[in-house]
Amino acid sequence: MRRFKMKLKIAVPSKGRISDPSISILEKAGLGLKDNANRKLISATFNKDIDVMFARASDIPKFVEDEIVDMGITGVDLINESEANVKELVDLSFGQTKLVLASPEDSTINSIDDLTSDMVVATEFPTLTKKYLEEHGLTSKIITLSGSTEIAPLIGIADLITDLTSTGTTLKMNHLKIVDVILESTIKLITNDNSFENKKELVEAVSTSIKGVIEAERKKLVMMNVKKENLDKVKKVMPAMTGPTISEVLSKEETVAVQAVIDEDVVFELVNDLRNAGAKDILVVPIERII
Ligand SMILES: Nc1ncnc2c1ncn2[C@@H]1O[C@H](COP(=O)(O)OP(=O)(O)OP(=O)(O)O)[C@@H](O)[C@H]1O
Ligand SMILES: O=P(O)(O)OC[C@H]1O[C@H](OP(=O)(O)OP(=O)(O)O)[C@H](O)[C@@H]1O
Ligand SMILES: [Mg+2]
Repeated sequence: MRRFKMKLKIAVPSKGRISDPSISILEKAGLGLKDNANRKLISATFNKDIDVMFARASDIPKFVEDEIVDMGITGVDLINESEANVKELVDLSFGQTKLVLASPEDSTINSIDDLTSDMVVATEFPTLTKKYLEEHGLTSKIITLSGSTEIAPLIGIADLITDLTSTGTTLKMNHLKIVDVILESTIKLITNDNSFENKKELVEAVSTSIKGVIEAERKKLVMMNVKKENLDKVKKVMPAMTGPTISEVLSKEETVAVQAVIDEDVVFELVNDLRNAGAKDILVVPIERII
């Protein structure tokens, strides 16, 4: 029997808002695409054992569950809507959004208790919406749309909607108010039980690298020169992850080079404190991965 070499396939959204950030995370994780340019459906990556398959974000949960691919990147909303049995490995910390129930601003529907089963709800998420309504004892009619759901009450085809919201702009523009939050969603790296068990090494290598990218996105490398007489003062203001690392500057005996990994949200204040403590030539550098 012919034996195939073990390969790992990752499904990535082919279009829409989560496509580019997903590809960018893979690139930073060392899995840059070799032939993305000509819209191929499958692309090799810089790791010869790992390929990427492009698919609609909504199809990815099923593709992962059915083992068509080993891993995938998609939203919690789509995973739950598809009811696919998948394993969530890493929260990719983008695509934060909420699935909400919303009603017209001027309607008297302000909470789930105001809903009745003769009301019509329009949505792109019929499964999650049906489940949510049933949990509240409602059998309201559901109209499934494939986009621009917010228009439904305005044109009179539904009393309410369920849809995603993040900034709230689309709801506001369409004179809708939030009645309830059904689900909070972010983008996840997922796998199936079989790939997790039988391709453990590759699956873990991918998730470790991607975790490293997410971790690094919240950090910066801060480097500076410090006169030895100021070193204690500088060390005091440095909240380093490990370290800081201090090394001699060969050309200037009285100066040392100091570097440390710092949380992004303290960098602004820290740079000022470092300057006041006597640090010079301060560099703040992005980090690609922390493993
Ligand atoms: N407004 C939003 N803010 C943040 N994340 C969102 C928002 N809308 C959608 N998402 C997330 O991105 C995923 C994909 O949505 P997106 O609308 O980009 O893709 P799509 O619906 O496949 O494309 P399109 O809307 O162009 O048909 C959603 O399932 C959700 O997880
Ligand atoms: O709260 P906001 O920041 O305004 O974002 C919410 C909008 O974003 C998504 O729409 P998308 O742009 O994907 O269009 P679609 O409805 O055609 O899918 C979602 O379906 C909302 O309509
Ligand atoms: Mg959309």
